[in-house]
Amino acid sequence: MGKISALKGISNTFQKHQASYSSPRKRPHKRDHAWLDVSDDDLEVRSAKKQASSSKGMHNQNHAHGPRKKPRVSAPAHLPGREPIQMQRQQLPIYAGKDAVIDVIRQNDVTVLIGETGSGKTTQVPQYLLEAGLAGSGMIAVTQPRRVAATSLASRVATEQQTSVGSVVGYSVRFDEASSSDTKIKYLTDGMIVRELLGDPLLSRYSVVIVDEAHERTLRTDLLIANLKTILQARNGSASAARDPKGKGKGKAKEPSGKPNPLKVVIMSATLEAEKFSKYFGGAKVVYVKGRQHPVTIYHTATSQPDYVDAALRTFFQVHIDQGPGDVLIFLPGQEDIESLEKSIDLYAKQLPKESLGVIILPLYASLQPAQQAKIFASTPPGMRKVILATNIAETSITIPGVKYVIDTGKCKEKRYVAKTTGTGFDTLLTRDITQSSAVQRAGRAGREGKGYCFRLYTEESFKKMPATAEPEIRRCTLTSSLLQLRCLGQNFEELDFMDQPDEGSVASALKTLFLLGALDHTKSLTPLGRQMAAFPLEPPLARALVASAEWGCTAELLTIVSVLSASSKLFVDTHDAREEAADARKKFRHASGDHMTVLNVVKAYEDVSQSEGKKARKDWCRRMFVNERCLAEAANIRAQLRDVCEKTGVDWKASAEGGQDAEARVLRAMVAGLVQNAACLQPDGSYKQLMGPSVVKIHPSSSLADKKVSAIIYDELVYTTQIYARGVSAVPRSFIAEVPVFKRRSV
Ligand SMILES: Nc1ncnc2c1ncn2[C@@H]1O[C@H](COP(=O)(O)OP(=O)(O)OP(=O)(O)O)[C@@H](O)[C@H]1O
Repeated sequence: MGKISALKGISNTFQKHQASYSSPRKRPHKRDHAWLDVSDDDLEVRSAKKQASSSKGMHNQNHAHGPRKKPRVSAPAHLPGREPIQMQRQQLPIYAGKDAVIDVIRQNDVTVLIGETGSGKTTQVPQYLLEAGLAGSGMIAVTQPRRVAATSLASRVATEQQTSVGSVVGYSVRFDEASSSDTKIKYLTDGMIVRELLGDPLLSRYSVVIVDEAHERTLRTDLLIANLKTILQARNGSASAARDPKGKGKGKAKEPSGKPNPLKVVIMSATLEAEKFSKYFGGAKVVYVKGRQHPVTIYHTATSQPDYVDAALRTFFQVHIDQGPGDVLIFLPGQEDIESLEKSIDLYAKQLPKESLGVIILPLYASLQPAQQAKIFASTPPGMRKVILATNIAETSITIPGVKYVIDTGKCKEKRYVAKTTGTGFDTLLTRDITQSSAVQRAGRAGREGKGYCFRLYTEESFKKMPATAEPEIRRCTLTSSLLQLRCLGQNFEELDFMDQPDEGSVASALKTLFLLGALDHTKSLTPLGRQMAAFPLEPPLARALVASAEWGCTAELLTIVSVLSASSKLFVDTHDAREEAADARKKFRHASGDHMTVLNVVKAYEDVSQSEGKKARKDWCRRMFVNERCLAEAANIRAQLRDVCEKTGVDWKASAEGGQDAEARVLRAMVAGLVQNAACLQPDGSYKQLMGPSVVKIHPSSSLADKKVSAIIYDELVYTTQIYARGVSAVPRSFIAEVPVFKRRSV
């Protein structure tokens, strides 16, 4: 790569869209006005049928802006985002349709609400419903596919309500919650509300459930939607909005007066197949909120860009050098690309002339610690430009203050079940092209506080060829955890009325896993063990290992191990630059039995340093040892939450094997109970053959057992590169495997 000047010389060529990206309804383009107002006719309520024909335009971005109308609230256009917050609320497109939105929701059990990105759906609709009294004595739930959206939205809406997070406005995400008895609006991940179903199958605490970003069709959103249909029947007895073919949903929720407490459901998105959702709910009302607050101009590259990281680098500097102030958000598929681009931007930014704006680079991906993620929301100091390098976790719902430019590589990582190729049944992340819906959502992250620009690193032709929406997760991911939750609710995949039914093979594989773990019996019924496992917010194998630890008196150790394994980042820092030093440092913690006991050694050493030294020394220690402090901090948080579950379910979390002669054996026996499907035995050629699958695997080079040959192993996961590697490996005596009930009748 050349210097900046060379970089500029070979810059990308972009082609501008014929018109700015704007509202779904075609109207003559008159102006780019910062304060687009809409009148009540900008909100339309239509039947699903009528809507189908006009919704076609949703993916066509060559629309013009709405005609200029007198602003409802005057505001200085040169100071976008600086007005008092209540004034900002009144300038959102949805404000003009506030009364109509409330009326439609009041009159219908189920409403499908479509409005452009940034029109104010997610932040305003819950507040409108609260102000209109639709929450009654219950709460309004707003679900989000991602935790960063749930927490940041709660913070924004709390500010708008002039309260702090956790009072009237709260949130609930896995391993973190801020709510109280005062909470009336709760932003929560779809996973958390599905978990709440376990204790409250009719969601009786909620008067309104708003399913936001429903177009993403995550597995948990689909599970929620299927349950909402049943709950509507039970709570409202509503025929139009809920059919209940299997006669489920017994026991109606009651208000204190004894009357059933009816439920309102709102399905929201900017890019939704409205007709499909409406039909699913027996002809639900579809509401369109017209207009967007600020225009976003979209550019496509003239030619395709095979090296999207390099193209993103060039585009960033083109923007940085040629364009005025405003922060930049770059969408990349994953952490590796983010780290690589971070380095390149940093390198070139240092060579910029002194008078240029300084560059603050902020990565954003799911496994980054929440405190690190939150940095993206801080305002940019004068003389600086913030560039956020994000995966698709920044794609929907969030507003990042200051972002004016979006650079979209057109790539994402998608979870996919790989049983068909390997027979082992694991989800793996594959890089692929995004959908039109994602492209629209990504562009929508610009233009939230003023005019925005989106640079797509793909041609307009490629955009047109993209699928409109993604395949629902229920059709492409492992179903084990969801099946366990469903069984706790007395439900089955086959019986529930899903929008899209799951693949039979995936259901069979989930049933097999739960049977092997002892969560289901041979009649597919939930066992007491399965119910105990479901109490822990963990993947079923780890939940099984934790439950088994009670039997072996090593819950303290297992809590530590499963917390580290559940953290979103890895325990050891992987670095290309200092591979040998990193390997040497790791050796200090190495336990002869492998990686699970090694985890305990690292945590213990970290705790010793934490107790005896200050914060800085602890950080230095982590750096020298190539230990990821983020992972340890997150694991400590997870451990505290799991300890609470242990307390509630009567598991003695203090029980420890430490100091006993057989400590290692006890810990490994508990791990084997959970990782029973991930067991493999040594073959004469030095590879390992799965006991429960057809694959032959090798031990991953990062494992402490990489250069050893042992009779049998268990492992956390498989990694697919040129070969299949087992990662997170422990050596176990074959007799431990043979002890697991499912193996008792087989010779190992
Ligand atoms: N944290 C924030 N800081 C500044 N402005 C914000 C913030 N959150 C929201 N806003 C303002 O409120 C507008 C509406 O946001 P909201 O999330 O309600 O829109 P939306 O219609 O749900 O969009 P999307 O479909 O993209 O989620 C934003 O465009 C922005 O102007």
